[in-house]
Amino acid sequence: MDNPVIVAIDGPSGTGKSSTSKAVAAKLGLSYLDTGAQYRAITWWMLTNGIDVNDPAAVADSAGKPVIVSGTDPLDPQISVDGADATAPIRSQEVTAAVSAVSAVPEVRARMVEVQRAAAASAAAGIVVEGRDIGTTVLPDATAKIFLTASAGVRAARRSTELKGAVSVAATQEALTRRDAADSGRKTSPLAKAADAIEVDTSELTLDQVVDRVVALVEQKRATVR
Ligand SMILES: Nc1ncnc2c1ncn2[C@@H]1O[C@H](COP(=O)(O)OP(=O)(O)O)[C@@H](O)[C@H]1O
Ligand SMILES: Nc1ccn([C@H]2C[C@H](O)[C@@H](COP(=O)(O)OP(=O)(O)O)O2)c(=O)n1
Repeated sequence: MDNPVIVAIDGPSGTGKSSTSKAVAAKLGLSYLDTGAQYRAITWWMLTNGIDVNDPAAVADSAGKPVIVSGTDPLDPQISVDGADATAPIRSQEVTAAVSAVSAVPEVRARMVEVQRAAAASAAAGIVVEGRDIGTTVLPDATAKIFLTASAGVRAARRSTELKGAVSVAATQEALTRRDAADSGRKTSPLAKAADAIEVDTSELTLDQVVDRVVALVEQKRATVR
């Protein structure tokens, strides 16, 4: 049997990581892991348990408490916290506003990285893992590393459409830019392109075009390591 295929997909918010990763995993028969959902889940737990998310010591003290379980089916990605389905509440604006602060805490990252590596190790055929530090830190030996980008305006327009226009494109762009700066500027495993990652600018591409390009890159890499 072929070696498991590990695909790392990183990039800022709204570049198409989740849509692309799910479609690539489904096409290639691989598992799928959304690590952003895990950071959102721990943030949701902190907020619902009254932890001050702006107090890194309080967040660190509680980092080991919630039990976060991620499904790895690209057609039905689910996530639970302490046994309760968290798929919808982790997408709230409140969680989005707090997630960068929580995910900057080293104790939170250490815990999540452990869970992420275990998920990758147990995926028999292989896995597509998306996030911010997958190619640099979580899975530096991945078969293929992709770094998705898109202009800030395009990313904000995509997110605003997703929110059905409830938040203006300008306000969305401001929030995205602020979160990217926090995610790129933190000390522990910031958002960064790995030296050996292939950058794909999705600004002018349809989702199908991005998926086709990433599948081709993975197939190319797989052929060289077989
Ligand atoms: N290439 C693309 N062209 C147009 N819209 C896209 C493209 N890729 C993703 N989208 C849309 O943009 C939004 C954000 O995509 P998502 O996959 O959630 O990005 P990320 O995971 O990087 O934040 C979604 O509504 C998605 O349908
Ligand atoms: N590997 C990762 C994945 C996400 N994070 C943090 C930083 C991000 O702002 C949040 C949320 O990630 P998510 O991918 O859900 O964000 P978007 O849906 O792209 O807006 O989690 C991280 O620090 N490391």
